[in-house]
Amino acid sequence: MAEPIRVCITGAAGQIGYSLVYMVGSGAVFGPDTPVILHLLDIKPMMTVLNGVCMEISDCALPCVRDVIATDDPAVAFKDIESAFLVGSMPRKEGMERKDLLAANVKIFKVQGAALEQYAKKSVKVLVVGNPANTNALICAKYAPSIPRENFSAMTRLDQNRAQAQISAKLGIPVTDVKNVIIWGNHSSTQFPDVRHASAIVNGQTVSVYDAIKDDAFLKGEFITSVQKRGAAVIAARKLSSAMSAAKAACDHMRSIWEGTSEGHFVSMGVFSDGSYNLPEGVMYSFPVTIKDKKWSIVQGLPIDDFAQEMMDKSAKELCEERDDAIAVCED
Ligand SMILES: NC(=O)C1=CN([C@@H]2O[C@H](COP(=O)(O)OP(=O)(O)OC[C@H]3O[C@@H](n4cnc5c(N)ncnc54)[C@H](O)[C@@H]3O)[C@@H](O)[C@H]2O)C=CC1
Ligand SMILES: O=C([O-])CC(=O)C(=O)O
Repeated sequence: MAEPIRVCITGAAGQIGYSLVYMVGSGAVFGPDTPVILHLLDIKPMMTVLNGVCMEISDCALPCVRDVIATDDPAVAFKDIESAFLVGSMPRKEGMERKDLLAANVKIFKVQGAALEQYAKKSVKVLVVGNPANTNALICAKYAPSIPRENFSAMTRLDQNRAQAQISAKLGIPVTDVKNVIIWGNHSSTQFPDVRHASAIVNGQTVSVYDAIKDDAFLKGEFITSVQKRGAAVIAARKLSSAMSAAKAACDHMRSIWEGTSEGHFVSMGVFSDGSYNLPEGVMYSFPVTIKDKKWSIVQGLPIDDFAQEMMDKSAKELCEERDDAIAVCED
């Protein structure tokens, strides 16, 4: 067996944490032959609950789990970690937008950025799940200046998975036969789920999703809005926000970083915008990326029509506003 990896999960006593600790412990992210030392962080009032989670991890008898450290101290939680899932923060309730959480959540990511700076390995890969995820990731990176900013990313993989699942259902094909669906922009209702560059295997042939579906009105209308509003639909049904699917997406995201993307495939994640596709720099924008040796590169040169550029710009505008609000909150 390989050397153990120290992996931190924040908000480990919460809903997403409950699914995520099991998935990471079962080898779904770093592989079945890589042992993990789980660093579980939550706040002091949740330590009894977290203790219960630890009992259950033990009772799962997971071969990959070498040790579990449960704590309310970021100095302990982030010590020498190589991978961080930053989940711990407040979820939204029915009727809220994710950016309504900014005032409550962004300071958590300021404090945790500073703690990562002090205690984590400089090579740590940080995935921000807590909402508003893109802007929280931006702030986290800002307060961890000695960790390369490319090591921070925000989760839009759940949106990608949702879009992929919708296309597979529409075409009546397995979800694994749909590839390269893109999520552009913010993990919010302004995101742009884009299938212009996606392909699918239909009757044994690889075809463009657009040509296979042949329904411009659906792809520019109902498809986009249903992905944009899927989180709210889950909240309306469950009275709680997505948890199992969010944990699965977080695992997919971190596994893509660890394993890289395969030839001809790309995935979407919120990363530092370098101005590609005429979008503003200095925000965490979800782009299609390929990954090699744990480093992502934005897929370049995709043809973008006027409809797409308008959608992409709208989400960029929202991200710039969120960034300015977040900086103001943090400097308060
Ligand atoms: N990016 C995405 O696709 C998704 C993001 N989310 C977001 O993930 C976050 C967590 O959601 P749930 O697990 O459902 O919430 P939850 O309320 O069930 O659990 C959150 C946990 O975080 C803990 N926590 C709060 N402040 C903390 C801090 N400073 N340090 C460590 N732990 C802290 C809480 O005590 C709680 O145990 C929310 O912000 C939610 O909106 C949820 C689904 C998808
Ligand atoms: O919608 C929410 O608040 C939780 C979330 O981010 C999602 O399910 O995509």
